Amino acid sequence: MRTIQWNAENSTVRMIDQTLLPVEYREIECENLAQLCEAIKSLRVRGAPALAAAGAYGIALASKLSSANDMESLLKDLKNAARIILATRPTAINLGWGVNRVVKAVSEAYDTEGIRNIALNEAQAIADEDVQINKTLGKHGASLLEDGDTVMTHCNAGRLACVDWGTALGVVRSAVEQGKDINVIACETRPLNQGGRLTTWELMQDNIPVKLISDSMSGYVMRHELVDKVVVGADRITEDAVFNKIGTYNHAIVAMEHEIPFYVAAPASTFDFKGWEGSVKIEERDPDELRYMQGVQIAPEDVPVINPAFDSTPMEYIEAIITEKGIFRPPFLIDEVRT
Ligand SMILES: CSC[C@@H](O)[C@@H](O)C(=O)COP(=O)(O)O
Repeated sequence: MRTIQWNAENSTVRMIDQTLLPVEYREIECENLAQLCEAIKSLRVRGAPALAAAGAYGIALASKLSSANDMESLLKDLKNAARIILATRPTAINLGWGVNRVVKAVSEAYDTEGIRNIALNEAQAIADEDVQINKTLGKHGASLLEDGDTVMTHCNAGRLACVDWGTALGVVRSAVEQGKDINVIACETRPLNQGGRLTTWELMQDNIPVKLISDSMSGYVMRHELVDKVVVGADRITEDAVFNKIGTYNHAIVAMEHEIPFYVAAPASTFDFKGWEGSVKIEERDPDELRYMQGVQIAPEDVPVINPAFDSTPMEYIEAIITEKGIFRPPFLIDEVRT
């Protein structure tokens, strides 16, 4: 099962509900845009490349559900759907990339049927390409891993964060596929524990050795030489910084202190060719994510909270960025990735 896919039988978007893992594996179906947006906001589907597919399928879904029977009204409905989807999560650029690619593709259509067909075909292409891109990226990245390496990672940049295979964990999977013996240390990734819940689960499914640590232990494991390389994913890459799950920056600083290479693995669709560190909106999430854990209160009910979903790591901390187009080492010009 892909993380997210189109169900042609009933024209719905089918996905693995990642909020339930690892306790329960359940696939859910989004029948309309409101359900899809709720799934994105509540992280039933999450991870930058998976969000590109979610956004793209969202436009396809909106085109199927729209009752418009002239091109102008249908395109207006799709633009409206795009606006609603884009408002769900502001930081991962891939969401907008997926939405905009479908909106742009449908402008080539000659009639309403053409719009609906193109929307779905383009969304399917985005999903299919994601798998191939991650495999190519994975092969490039695997050349940086040596037999016997222990790789530390943060959040979940695995197949659950993509349509399949993964970016950071795709690099690990490709290295394992080449016969290398790779161990993974997964940082739990508070507050929503994507590392503890998802990275561990998917690596254990594949029999790739993984050990879980809390985020506050990353200094310990690096100082005690238990980590050879750090590989993380990204939600947005500007010329000067990499945006990824909150806590990534801390790991990058410690890695540099201990001369441990810090790699970022991300498809070209994660690059923000116009933005700079200061221009990116960081998603601020519900304070209750810190006050409660699985419904259990773990802090005073009304304590004020700071809860950014992402942080930015300046380029000087990054040894290399692994993409499907090859490996880029800072200082690099972001335009090199575009071409
Ligand atoms: C290949 S996924 C890369 C990033 O999207 C991932 O590391 C991350 O930060 C995901 O955050 P999330 O809030 O779970 O969507």
